[in-house]
Amino acid sequence: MSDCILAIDQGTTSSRAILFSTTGECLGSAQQEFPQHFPHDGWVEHQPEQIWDSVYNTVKQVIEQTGIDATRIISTGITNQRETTLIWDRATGEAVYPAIVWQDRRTSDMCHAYSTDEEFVHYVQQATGLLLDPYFSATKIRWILDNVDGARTRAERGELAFGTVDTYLLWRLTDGKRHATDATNASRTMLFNLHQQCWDPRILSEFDIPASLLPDVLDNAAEFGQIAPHWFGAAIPVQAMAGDQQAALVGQACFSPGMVKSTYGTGCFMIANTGDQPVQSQHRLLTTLGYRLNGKPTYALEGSIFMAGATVQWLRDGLKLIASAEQSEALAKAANTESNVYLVPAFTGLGAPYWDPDARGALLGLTRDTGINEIVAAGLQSVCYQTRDLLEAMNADGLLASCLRVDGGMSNNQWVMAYLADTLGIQVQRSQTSETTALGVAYLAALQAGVFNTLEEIAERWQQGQTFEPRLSEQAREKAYDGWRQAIDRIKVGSD
Ligand SMILES: Nc1ncnc2c1ncn2[C@@H]1O[C@H](COP(=O)(O)OP(=O)(O)O)[C@@H](O)[C@H]1O
Ligand SMILES: O=P(O)(O)OC[C@H](O)CO
Repeated sequence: MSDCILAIDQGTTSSRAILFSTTGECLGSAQQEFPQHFPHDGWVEHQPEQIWDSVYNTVKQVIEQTGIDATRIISTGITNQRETTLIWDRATGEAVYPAIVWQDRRTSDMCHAYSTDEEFVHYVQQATGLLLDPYFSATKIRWILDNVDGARTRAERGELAFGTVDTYLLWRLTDGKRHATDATNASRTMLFNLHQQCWDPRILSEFDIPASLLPDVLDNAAEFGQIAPHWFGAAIPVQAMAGDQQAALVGQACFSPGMVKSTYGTGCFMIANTGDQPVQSQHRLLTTLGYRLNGKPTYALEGSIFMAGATVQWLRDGLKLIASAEQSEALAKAANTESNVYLVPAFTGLGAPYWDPDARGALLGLTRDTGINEIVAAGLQSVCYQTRDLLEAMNADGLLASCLRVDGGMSNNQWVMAYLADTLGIQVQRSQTSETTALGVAYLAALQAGVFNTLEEIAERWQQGQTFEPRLSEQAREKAYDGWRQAIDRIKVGSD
């Protein structure tokens, strides 16, 4: 058996471990869902031990299933749900509070309070590329320090560590030897200065966050440390880390300015490569890092939708209209296409380009003959309309995408992909693998391990799967989208 690379993909609803050959073939994978906790309206938490167990179990499983000895794993890459915030004790490793998930809106009032200082709002946007929103880690860290007994004092004494999920996993895998993150994950905290590529002292001070909490920030391909041998039977180097959406950008080989990908997992995240200069959006998109290699940042514009596959999960687990996510396809196919039902899944507010944390969801346009099929179809359509909202904002910022590369669990739904092409009016290209995120971080680890020397070598390996062409008339497309915009107008609370 030849050498291979381990990718750990710690997502919002499940963790995956995938072993790839050094040329990018999938040799085996294991996946485990873990519980979501919703203690109050707009709150979303994960138990750190459940995240860890799911990662540990899936890595163990993939090694056992494939029969690949851990000594054959030459490198590991970790990719993760971004922004989700953990704080733990440096001595015991114990988290002081559950992980506050990126979708969590509990700091909405805190953000409103900061928003009254226009100069600071402007500074944050210039420095971090982000809008002042509960989505990012900064206000979640502050909330923990302000609300967990003794946390602030312990943080000031240097006893606590903060990390997004990548950092937490690295800490545990290296037995507390490494406290590090990568530049893409750092860029989602709202504490990281994009231009200077370091933690921003002014923002830390405004949020009252001690710098001693923060991890070192490395390139996406770097020496992050070694997995302690007692976990999987060998000391395995960790040589890449990246936020999951940025890993997908690499997995989709979007290496040239103007190339755009959209990943349909729990949420949907559209990212466009903008090259070596940060582009400031005039339409409420985020400026962020695409990747940083050899100290050189490549920037990106991002539109973030909070509810994509999560809407399907709600149809399945909340309303129990479907037994599985896959079943949504058959029901949508059978739906009355003339129905004007709109589901706006603003369960935890609206993300880009509206940024309305207080908006809540709605089901509109019901008639006596609306049935389960129409409601399920409306849920799936909402993901397509929201993607169009993002594409419109990107177009308005001057990024005229002629096609969209897609991946993620929901991209396996043929009906959704066809409706997406209809809604956007451009070609939708599905990559051959839906595991683009894991593949992307495996490629980054392979770069660091010397398997590849350039991004061009990675780009040559990208394989196109099915493509979807728009079929709707311009008039029908615009009519359906107008209905969506009207539905959005009815649920917005904040102004945009
Ligand atoms: N065939 C399908 N149709 C619609 N949604 C799907 C389908 N398959 C998976 N999903 C949705 O995609 C999500 C899982 O995708 P995944 O990329 O694993 O997400 P994550 O990384 O956020 O955990 C789930 O929310 C699920 O509801
Ligand atoms: O878990 P996913 O794949 O929906 O990704 C979550 C994002 O990284 C949140 O910003």
